[in-house]
Amino acid sequence: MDLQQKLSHLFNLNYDIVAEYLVKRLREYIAESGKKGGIVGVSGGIDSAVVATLLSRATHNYFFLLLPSSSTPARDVQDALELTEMLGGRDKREVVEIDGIVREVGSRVKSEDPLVLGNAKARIRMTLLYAFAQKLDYLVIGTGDKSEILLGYFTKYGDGGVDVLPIGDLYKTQVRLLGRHLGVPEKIVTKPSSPALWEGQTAEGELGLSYEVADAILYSRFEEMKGPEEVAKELGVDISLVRRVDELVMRSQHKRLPPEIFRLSGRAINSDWRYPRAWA
Ligand SMILES: Nc1ncnc2c1ncn2[C@@H]1O[C@H](COP(=O)(O)OP(=O)(O)OC[C@H]2O[C@@H]([n+]3cccc(C(=O)O)c3)[C@H](O)[C@@H]2O)[C@@H](O)[C@H]1O
Ligand SMILES: Nc1ncnc2c1ncn2[C@@H]1O[C@H](COP(=O)(O)OP(=O)(O)OP(=O)(O)O)[C@@H](O)[C@H]1O
Ligand SMILES: [Mg+2]
Repeated sequence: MDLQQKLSHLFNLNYDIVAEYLVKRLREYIAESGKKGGIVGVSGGIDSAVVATLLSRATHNYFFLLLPSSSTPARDVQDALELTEMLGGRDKREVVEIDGIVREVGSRVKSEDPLVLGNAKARIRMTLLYAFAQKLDYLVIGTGDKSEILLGYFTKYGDGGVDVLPIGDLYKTQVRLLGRHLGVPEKIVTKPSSPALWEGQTAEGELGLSYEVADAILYSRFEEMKGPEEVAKELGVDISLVRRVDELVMRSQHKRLPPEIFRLSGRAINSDWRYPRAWA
């Protein structure tokens, strides 16, 4: 199977059923949490557009927060405004510009490093989302997809700091197809992914590979469990690319797990221990 065949194999889901299932799970998850609804940060990119659409179908109690900064392209703000208007109207959203808070943090940290300030931006957004969520008695609905989560391409406790990840089992390429299926405007479906944490940043530029290649490699390595040489040969990509993807997955393990507790007794209370339901 070459790259294109692998991708069509990957893409080949029944998106009607996927959409119906995710909407149902989101509705159930919110109900079981005891919270009234859900809030999502809407950036103008595909992941948040898909999650916002699913959320608006799962419950009437949804809220969209637009949190632009100076590095957010004007077109993204416009697309996020249009999308949220289409989904819920102006009374279901708010725009909070974050540059003032970013400047404040930057002046205390005394760093010009775009990564330091960029990750701070993602954590400032998380802080605002949680504050609004608590005010409304809502959950924070996350937008991470399987590609970003596996590659560790998210800010720990920033956009990674959420209550639930409805599209976390869909690769980026699949999220785009689901978006098209859900009626997300085509300009968002085809827009290149970007965290927009600094000017000109693109996901594929920073990662050094396209999401299509990344998804095919991830699928072959971690779902089909094929060896690196076999994957490189099958997809017609350089072995160094496969090894790079492996390295990204390995190095980001800490982002996908709760912080390690150094055990003094039998179990770690944040991972392999649950409050026994029978006692409730
Ligand atoms: N082994 C280990 N065990 C426990 N913790 C460990 C650790 N290694 C690092 N850490 C901690 O993790 C921190 C590094 O992680 P983090 O702060 O996330 O920072 P980092 O992974 O360096 O940067 C985040 C990356 O995600 C990208 N991003 C961010 C936000 C959104 C999106 C998007 O796609 O929209 C993408 C961003 O462009 C950048 O490339 C370290 O400073 C350290 O505190
Ligand atoms: N300007 C913003 N306003 C509101 N939320 C934002 C903003 N920028 C980022 N976020 C939040 O952080 C999440 C992570 O950003 P990310 O760029 O990965 O997602 P996206 O823009 O929805 O899709 P893509 O990955 O294709 O760019 C967003 O989905 C959104 O929830
Ligand atoms: Mg984006």
